[in-house]
Amino acid sequence: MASTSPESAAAGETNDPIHIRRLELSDHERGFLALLSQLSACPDLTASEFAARFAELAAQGDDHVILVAEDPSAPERRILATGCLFVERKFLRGGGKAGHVEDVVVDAAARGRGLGLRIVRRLVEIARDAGCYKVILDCTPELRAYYAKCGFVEKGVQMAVYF
Ligand SMILES: CC(=O)SCCNC(=O)CCNC(=O)[C@H](O)C(C)(C)COP(=O)(O)OP(=O)(O)OC[C@H]1O[C@@H](n2cnc3c(N)ncnc32)[C@H](O)[C@@H]1OP(=O)(O)O
Repeated sequence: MASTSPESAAAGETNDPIHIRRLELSDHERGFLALLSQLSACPDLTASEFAARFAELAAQGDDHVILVAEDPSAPERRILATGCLFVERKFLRGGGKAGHVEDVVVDAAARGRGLGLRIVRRLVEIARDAGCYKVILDCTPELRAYYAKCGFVEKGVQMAVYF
C-alpha cells in the first residue's frame, strides 16, 4: 500500500545502501511505472491518474502493500525493484487471510544482487505478521528456482481467463 512509513530494516541489512520501503506518491517521478514495464505492459499514467490509483490502494491499508527498493544516494533516486502483497480476507479457515504476491520486478541493471530475494522475503514477512495462513503467487516455469530460493514450494496449477 501506499504510505510514507518506511519498512524497518531486517537484521543484517542495516548497512546496505539499498533501502526497501513502501511506495510513495513521489515514486511516479522516480521511474516506478517504467520499472513495472519491464514485467508487463505499463503505459505511463498522468500525475493525477497515478495519484488516484495511489489513493485507492492507500485506502486498503495494510491489505495492499507495495514495496520498492531505492538507493537514497543515487541521482534521482530511481526505483530499483518492487513487489506487491495483497491480503485476501476469507470466510474459510475461520475468517482466515491469504497473501498474494504480485508484480515482482527488479531493474535489469540491478538484477543478480539479491534485491528480488529481499523484496519477496519482506513481503512474506509482512503476510506472516498480518496473520495470513499462506502466501501464493503465479509465475513462469523459468522462475521456479528463484521462488524456491524465496521459500516457495510448487503447489497446484495456475489457471487464467484474460480479457
Ligand atoms: C509473482 C510475480 O510477479 S512473477 C514475475 C517475476 N518478475 C519477472 O519475471 C520480471 C523480470 N525478472 C526480474 O525482475 C528478476 O530477474 C527477478 C525478480 C526474477 C529476480 O530478481 P533478482 O534481484 O535478479 O534476483 P536475486 O539476485 O535476488 O536472486 C536470488 C536468487 O535467485 C536466483 N535467481 C534469480 N533469478 C533467477 C531465475 N530467473 N532463475 C533461476 N534462479 C534465479 C539467483 O541466482 C539467486 O540465487 P543465489 O542466492 O543462490 O545466488
